[in-house]
Amino acid sequence: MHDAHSPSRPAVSRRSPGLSGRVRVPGDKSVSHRSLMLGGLAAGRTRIRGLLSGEDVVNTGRAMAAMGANLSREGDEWVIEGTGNGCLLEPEGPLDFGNAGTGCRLTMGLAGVYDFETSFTGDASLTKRPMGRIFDPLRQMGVQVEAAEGDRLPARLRGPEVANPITYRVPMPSAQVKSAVLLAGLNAPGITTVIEPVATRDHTERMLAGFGASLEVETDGKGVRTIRLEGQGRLSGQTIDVPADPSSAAFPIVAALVTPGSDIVVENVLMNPTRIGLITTLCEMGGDISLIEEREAGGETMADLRVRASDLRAVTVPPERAPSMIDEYPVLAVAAAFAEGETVMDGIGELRVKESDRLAAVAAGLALNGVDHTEGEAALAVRGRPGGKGVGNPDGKRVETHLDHRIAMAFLVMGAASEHPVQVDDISIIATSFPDFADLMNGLGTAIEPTQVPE
Ligand SMILES: O=C(O)C1=C[C@@H](OP(=O)(O)O)[C@@H](O)[C@H](O)C1
Ligand SMILES: C=C(OP(=O)(O)O)C(=O)O
Repeated sequence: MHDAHSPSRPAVSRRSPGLSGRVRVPGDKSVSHRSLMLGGLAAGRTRIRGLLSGEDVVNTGRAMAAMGANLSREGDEWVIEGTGNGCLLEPEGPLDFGNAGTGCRLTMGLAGVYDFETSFTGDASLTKRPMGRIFDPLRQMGVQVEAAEGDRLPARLRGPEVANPITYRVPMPSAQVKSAVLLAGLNAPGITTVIEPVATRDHTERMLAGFGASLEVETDGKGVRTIRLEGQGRLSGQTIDVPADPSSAAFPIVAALVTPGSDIVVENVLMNPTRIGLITTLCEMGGDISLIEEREAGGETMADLRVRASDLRAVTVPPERAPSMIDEYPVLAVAAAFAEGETVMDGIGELRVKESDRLAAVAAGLALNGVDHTEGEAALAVRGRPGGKGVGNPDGKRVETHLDHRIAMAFLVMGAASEHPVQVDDISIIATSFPDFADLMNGLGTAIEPTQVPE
């Protein structure tokens, strides 16, 4: 288990002769967090199959248990006895969310408006991330906030006796902010309205409706979404099947596309339209990805994806696509490193406030591994080297991952198709979202191995 005191675990990824086989990546992280939260809040029993067992989600489960939910495991299923609507209990100690922005921010909304005190903390990455984006609407709802300088963690929230339902226009494209306000609205009398100028992942809206909340979503001609939620309604326990996470599937998909000779199937991938920007982009680049067995279950679409090695061409990614692939830019930059021409990604300033400053971390990793690129304030251009000639680091220098799982996984994928090995300084953080990443990838044919920490 990774924690703040875990020693770093460096690793190397060497050129692969090609990936083959079928895999199922872990359950979707966004859906997993939300199913624990709503299951923990609802009246009655929720059963969850396919829940991600990554540390981010484990921390959400612990937080819900600290507020009165009863979680247990029955075979492959997680079973939650919810506290019942409006009945969360005051946690005895601080809620530690480790590395998880989503778990922390959504729980601040869910629990912060209760008439009790909740304290939030996290690891060295999470305590650097901006929390004002959640505190601002919560303050409007009547929550008192005491936080570290710059509205960061650790923070203490105390809700009012009765929370104000608000109308809130989300100032940045963020599903976490939208969701935090909606979850807070569950405990406010009357209608809470969230206006979302740019659509982001809609799992909170879908799942709230599935648990029986009274909620309406309207989209105008310009794509602006207005979500109205009636607070203090009744949520009842549900059965949830969590599909495979498209943000995790992205790693074997890109590895197969860039490594000659590859032919793989990634099973049961969530194909929610607010999450498939990377697949669209890779197809535009000439990636051979076919959807087999597209199907519907639990209000979501899933498909098995067959992916074959392809000669990729550079594209310009439209900025309005960013929310539907926000976590996939690091691995897209790796795909671009093997594509013919210059791939341009713009409108990606939000990458600077993820687990690391992902624009800076990706640019530094590309530089270390011989890939020509330009980093802008909110943009990245990558000039590819088809065939991977000259890519990698012959001196064994390590990419700095800055407690960021996606940086670690993206550069390990790069090593599968590069001329020289690619090394990263720490793979322990990958357990936050994709336990067993290296084993799953090596089962397909990559060569990812631990290396020694120098004395
Ligand atoms: O709502 C969610 O589940 C998430 C929203 C996104 O964050 P932002 O809302 O900060 O863009 C994404 O980066 C994160 O991995 C998961
Ligand atoms: C940004 C991410 O997660 P979070 O914000 O939940 O830490 C991610 O998983 O890429």
